[in-house]
Amino acid sequence: MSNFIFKQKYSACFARVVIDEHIFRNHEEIPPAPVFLRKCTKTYQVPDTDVYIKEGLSVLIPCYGLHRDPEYFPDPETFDPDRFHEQNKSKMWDYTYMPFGDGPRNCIGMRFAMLQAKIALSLTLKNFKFRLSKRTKLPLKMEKKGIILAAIGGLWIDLDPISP
Ligand code: HEM
Repeated sequence: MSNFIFKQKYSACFARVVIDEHIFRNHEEIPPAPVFLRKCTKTYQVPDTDVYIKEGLSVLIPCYGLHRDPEYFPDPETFDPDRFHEQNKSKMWDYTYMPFGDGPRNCIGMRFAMLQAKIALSLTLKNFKFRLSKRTKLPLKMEKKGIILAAIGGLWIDLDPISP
């Protein structure tokens, strides 16, 4: 076994170990999301198991899987922005929501990306009405081969200009 993909059972607490302890270092060559990677620098025993992660092994942190785990996010396929309301955010388990990774080597462009997305969204929402295009196939199915998360066939939105 050249790579170790940790099962969701260990999920959040194991993700903390992999991300924040110095046993695992960043995998430089792999691009981000929907998974990110660490490389084991020292053989590590997963607590209370007979599972060892040997030095040199890659560990894949399946953040997409964690984000869709009903144990952490009830009814995970439902679009519910209130999950991120200030009152609810504090109830979220650590290391379960990691769109930009976590720990000392998380995404360096996170603030820039969030700012850019908010500006783009506010300008388009101000000027256009959004409609889901018939070209979008529902329920969405995700590409399995790509490294970047993307819907098969694309996610098409029709925009109607709002007259001033
Ligand atoms: C929505 C947009 C973005 C998402 C979802 C995203 C996500 C991620 C994720 C998951 C990682 C891996 C973090 C980890 O291993 O803990 C990462 C790393 C990184 N991202 Fe982003 N990213 C985004 C935009 C950007 C932008 C705009 C930049 C640069 C301007 C950027 C630069 C980087 C760099 C340099 C790293 C490697 C950091 C390191 O290894 O220390 N990202 N990103």
